[in-house]
Amino acid sequence: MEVIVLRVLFSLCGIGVLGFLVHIYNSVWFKSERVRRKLRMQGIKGPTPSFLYGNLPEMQKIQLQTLKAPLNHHDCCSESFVEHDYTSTLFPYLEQWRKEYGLLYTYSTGMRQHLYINQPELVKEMNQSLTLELGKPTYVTKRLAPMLGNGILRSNGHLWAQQRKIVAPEFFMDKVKEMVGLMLESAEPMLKKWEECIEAQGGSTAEIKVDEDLRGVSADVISRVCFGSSYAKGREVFSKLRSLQKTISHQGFLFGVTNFGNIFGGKKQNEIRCLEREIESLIWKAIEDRDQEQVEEEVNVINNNIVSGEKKDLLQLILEAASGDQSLDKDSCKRFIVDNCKSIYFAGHESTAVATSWCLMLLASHPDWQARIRDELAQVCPNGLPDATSLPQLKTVTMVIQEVLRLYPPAAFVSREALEETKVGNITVPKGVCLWTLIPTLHRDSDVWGPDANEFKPERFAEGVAQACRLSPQAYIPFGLGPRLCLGKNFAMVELKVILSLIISRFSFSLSPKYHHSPAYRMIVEPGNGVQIFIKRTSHHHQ
Ligand code: HEM
Repeated sequence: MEVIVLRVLFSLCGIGVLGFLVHIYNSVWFKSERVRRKLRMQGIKGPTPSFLYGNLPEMQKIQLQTLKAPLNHHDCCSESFVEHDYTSTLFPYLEQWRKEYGLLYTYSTGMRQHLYINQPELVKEMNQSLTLELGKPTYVTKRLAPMLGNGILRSNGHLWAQQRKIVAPEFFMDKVKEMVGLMLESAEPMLKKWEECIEAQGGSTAEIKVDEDLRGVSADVISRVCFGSSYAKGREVFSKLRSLQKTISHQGFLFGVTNFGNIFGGKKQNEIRCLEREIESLIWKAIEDRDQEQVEEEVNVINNNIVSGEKKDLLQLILEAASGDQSLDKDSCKRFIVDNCKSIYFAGHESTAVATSWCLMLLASHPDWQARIRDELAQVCPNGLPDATSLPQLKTVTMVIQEVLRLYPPAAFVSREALEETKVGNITVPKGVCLWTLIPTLHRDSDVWGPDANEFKPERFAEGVAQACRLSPQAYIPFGLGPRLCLGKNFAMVELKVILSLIISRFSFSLSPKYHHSPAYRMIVEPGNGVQIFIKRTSHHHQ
């Protein structure tokens, strides 16, 4: 009897194991193969995948080889030693396959299939797609969840549309113009600090590392925009967000895999959770404090019979929209607020600060462009302070910023997932496929930009973007394109112009020999070791 029971048990186990293997075969290979076949049938090529892991072993191998290769550090501060093409160091397998298969190819990370799309026409189709069938790839953005929650940067469908409707109007050009004053105010302490550095270092020149100071300015600006009068409380959030960003991007990252090995070991995972909790409670504290302040203000208004005409800040708009939405219960309402605060905080300060660092690095090695900007400033705003009317006349600053964002776009890629089978141009993209456009590569396509694509030449933008990229404006996308275009594009451009104008009108600067050119990918492409420059007061500026 017992023997029969054991036999039955064994057989059942055997069937279970077999069923599991069939399931694995079916989901890992058969389903993936069907998707790959659909892509291949349309003439799309790519590296041959292995059974379980697709092209992951090759990706890991290429990545490790690149990491082991001697670093291309340059000790000389002369421009000719700054190699602008970092694409094959930072994104080695994508670049290797591009050279092999062209601007459109497919690769696999096991159960997930990917399309690399860098043909300008297809990039345009992908970005301008209005259908909800193309969204942000949830499995990729999962990694960023502790930083961004389910806020506007990560969300899709109805939730995204609702968030965009609430947040977008706050960053329309007319609103942004009103913010020039607070940008000037936010930059002032940094300029003062730099002046003091010059005094402290003998009165003529000072050596400074610009990155943290610039982060401080952009954090200050976005805090004022988000938190209005209670901005100081929002400031603390930034240093925590920065630590969280560093922790998350500390580990290797392969395009198409969130778990490469076990990316976040237990200790890291705890660190991430702690930081996430601290950030959320800081945001809550700021909201509670402001509630208190508002009650006090209302009492004052009633007592003094003053009609308050103060503009609503972003947090107020988010709070009102969330509490007015019947579909949100108390907990989801709380999540909605915190997630969007986190998203705007991150989106709003990190990339702008990094873009400013890159601008200073390139201008430091191109004193001729500093001089041209300084001349223009002297003509357009003789007191050295730009305002909403003078900003559009600052053509040279704009050209320089455009060229910096071409060579060093902080956001390295646009990614989408086919949430349903969908069309991109004439390609049928099966459900589940992820699409990637590598922005720095698109910005270096010599068919579009010419043979000098890797050189810093702001003059290419003299007649506008369309002329600069030979009438393929979709080949220039530092802020993305289409319905998910960066919400803060105008805001970021104005902030960059204001800060650069202020710095250039007061200081002239050159690269310090301490600067090592090593762009690093930490969710955005930033100067790996910061930007160190020598600054001097300009003769134009009198205190
Ligand atoms: C130089 C600075 C900046 C760069 C290079 C940049 C770049 C980008 C890019 C490439 C996207 C993604 C587009 C896509 O996936 O299709 C994006 C999205 C976004 N950016 Fe920016 N950004 C910058 C500054 C800002 C600022 C200052 C803010 C806010 C104040 C902001 C808010 C956002 C938001 C909310 C989104 C998500 C839009 C959506 O999904 O609907 N960005 N940005």
